[in-house]
Amino acid sequence: MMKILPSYAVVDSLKQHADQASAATIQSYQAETGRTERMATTAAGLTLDFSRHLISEQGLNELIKLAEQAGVEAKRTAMFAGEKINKSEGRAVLHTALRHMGDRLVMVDGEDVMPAVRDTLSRISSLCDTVHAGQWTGWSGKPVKHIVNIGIGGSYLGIKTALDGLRPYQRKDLQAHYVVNVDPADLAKTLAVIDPETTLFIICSKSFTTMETRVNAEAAKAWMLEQGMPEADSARHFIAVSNNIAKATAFGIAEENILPLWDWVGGRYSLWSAIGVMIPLMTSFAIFKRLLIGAFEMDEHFQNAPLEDNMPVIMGLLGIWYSNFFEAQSHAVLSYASDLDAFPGHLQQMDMESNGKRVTADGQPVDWQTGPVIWGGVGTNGQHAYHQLLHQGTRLIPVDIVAALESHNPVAEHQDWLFAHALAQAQALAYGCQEDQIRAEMAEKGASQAEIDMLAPQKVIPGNKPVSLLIMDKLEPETLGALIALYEHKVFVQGAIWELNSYDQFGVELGKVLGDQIFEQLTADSAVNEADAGLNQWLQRYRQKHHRA
Ligand SMILES: O=P(O)(O)OC[C@H]1O[C@](O)(CO)[C@@H](O)[C@@H]1O
Repeated sequence: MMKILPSYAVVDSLKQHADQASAATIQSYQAETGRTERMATTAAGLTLDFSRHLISEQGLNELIKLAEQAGVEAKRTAMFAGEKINKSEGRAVLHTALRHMGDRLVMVDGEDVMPAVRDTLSRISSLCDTVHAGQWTGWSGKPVKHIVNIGIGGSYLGIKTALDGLRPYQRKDLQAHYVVNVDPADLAKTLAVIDPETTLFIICSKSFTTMETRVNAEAAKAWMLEQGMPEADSARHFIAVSNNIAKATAFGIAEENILPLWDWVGGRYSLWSAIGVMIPLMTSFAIFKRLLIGAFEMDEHFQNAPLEDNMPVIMGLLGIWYSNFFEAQSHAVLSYASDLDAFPGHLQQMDMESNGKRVTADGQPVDWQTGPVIWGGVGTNGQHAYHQLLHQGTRLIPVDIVAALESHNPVAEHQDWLFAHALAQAQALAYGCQEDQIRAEMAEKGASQAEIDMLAPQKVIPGNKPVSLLIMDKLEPETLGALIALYEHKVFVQGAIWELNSYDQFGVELGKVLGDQIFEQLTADSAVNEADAGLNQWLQRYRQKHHRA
């Protein structure tokens, strides 16, 4: 049998608290004096209300000890100080430096990285000025109107999340497009709507070796040449963001058109770097700065707030409470803000690529559960789709409900309805509706006893489903930045407690290697005879379809 967690002294006591909680209800914990005030914390424009959780105040105090015993504070200090906590790759983890607004030095290998960060920000700012002034022109002298980001994973998901979240701030004179997948349909849908003479492509790839991005960038360039772009003018239509300047130049990007990032920025944490250049291009540099400021405020909170009020720490601990003590397999993030519809996708990479690990940072197999399945969507849409399972399914799925008090779009009573439903879901999940109440209501409406006996059990909503409410005044650049940074730090806290290296991703490599091999087999000129019969049948079928030998 698996252990619950690494051997921290507090685990036994936590197990006892979990056993008690299993026999209790969230409703019963509401009787604790001062629970609503104690189980809430505010930082960087976000308030976390975690009173609707299946944990007593004492249990929560024990969870805080878990963070202490796991050395979360020392590990946090090491990350912010630029220590090479990504041991397997020998790298520092410093996405926080990208949004650092103070005058602290951030040292990596004896060198302060902040001048390079600021220099890149100022290059981004000038690029935005040029494009926004209509002075960045294509081969025929027309100003840029379409910006196409070619990138995948961390070179897409965070950008899309931020830019959608900033929809009210988006420029009307520019259109954003994304080419992500190697599925030719993805490129085709963009090429169908852009005007080559007014399009700027951003080839966004930290490594500049990612197959999807390389193949799409090559096809986009070939298409531009076909459309009449003179080869000599390609610098007016293609820029790149990469840590691999040599590869980007070899592709044909002019060196002055390559914005850098560094090996201490993980792909899934890179939206704050030049990887996110699409964000200020489609809004303004000032808005991007506000996004960074919000993230910085969350960094400050994470570093300075005591553990018991520390939002990322509390969210991380509560996640561990359900994953490791209650065997919860997944965690849902439900945003009551349509502009956050891309957020779950970004969180999936951020969390699952970071903490979907089976060995510790020292390479020892773990004997406890690590990262859960992360999923989610927007409310109220989800209420008419998957919330049925949240309320009456057999699985325990803790939920975060993200909502804003105010909308950018004051249309009739829409926002009142939206917020009402965010709260209603929190209440329904936590407290449900019990059978005696349902029976009484049915009887009052004149239902027969037979009807009541048949229907009442089906109508029961057991409740006791843990919910965090994460509330902001309004979805603004600062609150959006803080929200994304909050989840980044939550992932850090959980990785620290599970003893993982949250910053490598060796699990994605095998698929890449096999993909290369199978691509060779699918496209080889001469006949292919693969020993694995299961694979061979599909190779032959595909090759026949494409008239290959
Ligand atoms: O920015 P790149 O180097 O193209 O990588 C894209 C994505 O691919 C991954 O390496 C996974 O394959 C992610 O970690 C990364 O965000």
